[in-house]
Amino acid sequence: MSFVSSLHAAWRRSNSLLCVGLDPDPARMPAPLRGRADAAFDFCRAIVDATAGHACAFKPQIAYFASQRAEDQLEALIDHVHRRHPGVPVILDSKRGDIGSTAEHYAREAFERYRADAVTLSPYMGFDSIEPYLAYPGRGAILLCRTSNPGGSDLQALQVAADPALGAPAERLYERVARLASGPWNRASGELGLVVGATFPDELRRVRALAGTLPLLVPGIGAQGGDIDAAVAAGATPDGFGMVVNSSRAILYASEGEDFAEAAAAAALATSDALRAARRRLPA
Ligand SMILES: O=C(O)c1cc(=O)[nH]c(=O)n1[C@@H]1O[C@H](COP(=O)(O)O)[C@@H](O)[C@H]1O
Repeated sequence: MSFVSSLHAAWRRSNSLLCVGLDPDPARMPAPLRGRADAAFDFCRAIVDATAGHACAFKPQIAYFASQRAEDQLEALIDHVHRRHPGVPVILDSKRGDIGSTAEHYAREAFERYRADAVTLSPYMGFDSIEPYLAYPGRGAILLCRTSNPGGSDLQALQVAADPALGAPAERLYERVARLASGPWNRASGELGLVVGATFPDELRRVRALAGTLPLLVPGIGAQGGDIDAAVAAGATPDGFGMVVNSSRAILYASEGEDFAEAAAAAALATSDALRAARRRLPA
């Protein structure tokens, strides 16, 4: 099954667009876990088990584990998701990007070591830096397109020249990324997606117009303040899916006390409810 087909199955099964981001920050660990050697794993496992019923995907961010020398805990966490919550895709957020020979090792890291279903990548080294990931059938590569941070405009909004061979007009760099990902780069059809921040609904609408039904990973709601209604109106596909809308801190740190998992479940339910309500408001 292609990565996009597994996402479709997850959207339908969960009836949710919510992706729970797993960013375990030692400085924000709930009191009962603080200082424990396996805190990152124990914390994320509790969050995963509490929120899986409200989520279409999980997105662990590799830096939070690597900076704590907790890569083994990330491996164990992804294994836990696969065993206890089969069918919920895991998107490894590592934003890699390198020449092909090195990218082969990053792809092995993501798909063989961590057994992620998809990985986030920076597209700015071009197609040969993406290609090694496409050698893994059924696994996805999600390319940074229009990121949620204010500085994303520094490069992604730059005007690039027309490309007659591609049939592309002069356009913004993020538009070119969307055009390439939905066209010539999507060789193993059904394996590419794009990252577009909820903080930029106008650009999200533009990417959706360019990228057809390509899945969009949409961070920026919750702690970054993106508007759920505006994001869903701009980014959903006609079937009301098409988006994996990530929230990390607003769910993970809903409470720093003993009740952290229950509080995360409540925050995940409220967010997935808000996303469903936004889908109901889409024009028929
Ligand atoms: O690729 C990402 O996931 C990503 C892209 C982007 O444009 N903006 C963005 O915030 N992210 C990630 O999404 C998560 C957002 O976290 P919260 O702001 O706490 O919901 C973090 O793990 C970021 O690294």
